[in-house]
Amino acid sequence: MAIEIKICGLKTPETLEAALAAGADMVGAVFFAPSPRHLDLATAAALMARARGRAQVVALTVDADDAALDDIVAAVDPQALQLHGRETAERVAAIRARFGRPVWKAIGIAGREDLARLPDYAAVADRLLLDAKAPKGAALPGGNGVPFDWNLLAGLDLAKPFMLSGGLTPENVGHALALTRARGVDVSSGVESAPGVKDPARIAAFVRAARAFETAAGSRASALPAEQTSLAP
Ligand SMILES: O=C(O)c1ccccc1N[C@@H]1O[C@H](COP(=O)(O)O)[C@@H](O)[C@H]1O
Repeated sequence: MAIEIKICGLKTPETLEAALAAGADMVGAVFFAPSPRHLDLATAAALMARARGRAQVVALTVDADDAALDDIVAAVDPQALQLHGRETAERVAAIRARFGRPVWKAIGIAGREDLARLPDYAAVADRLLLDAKAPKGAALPGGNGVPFDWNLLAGLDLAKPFMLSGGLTPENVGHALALTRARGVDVSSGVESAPGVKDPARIAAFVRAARAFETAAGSRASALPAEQTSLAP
């Protein structure tokens, strides 16, 4: 089972190159002014141009209106839009229709009750990103470096692939993948030395750890009889 790895909140050519050299599948640019990872359009366009053809470019927004999304799409031409605010399922569908490109919806998870919201979003988004709910009083709806109880996802059966985020690190990503069977992982704080400052060594360690899980899961699958080799989701 191939694991998709996204490194989010990249701000400099050096750290972007570190993510690409490590083998990240996706790189994310944050468009949310309160975030220490926020980029202006011109900086994001120049930075993400370096990733074109080497990884998928994902634009992260929070409750952005159509005009803001128009500007981001025109400047950066992202391969996916990651909606990380309080967007309703109807708004997700409208954005998908307007821009004709994949839309990911991040959903904050704190307890079992939050899982009830997933089917409505799975029906309209191209993929779900299951993140920790922001702590009370946090300035950001994501990117807080806190995990949630991954056991909540055991046995989760969604019609869409999901990625996991929230408090992932090089140290815990293998365990998180083993528990949740997520198709991909998204990390920001866990590969930083300070808020908004990415650490190339931690980026490389994160990708290595996720790939090590992938390799181990692949070996376990190939040791099974052919009819048992599907590790779906
Ligand atoms: O990274 C940010 O600054 C950010 C701001 C607003 C919404 C989401 C943000 N990041 C996303 O949050 C999750 C978890 O991040 P972390 O690894 O716990 O720091 C991840 O999907 C980021 O893309």
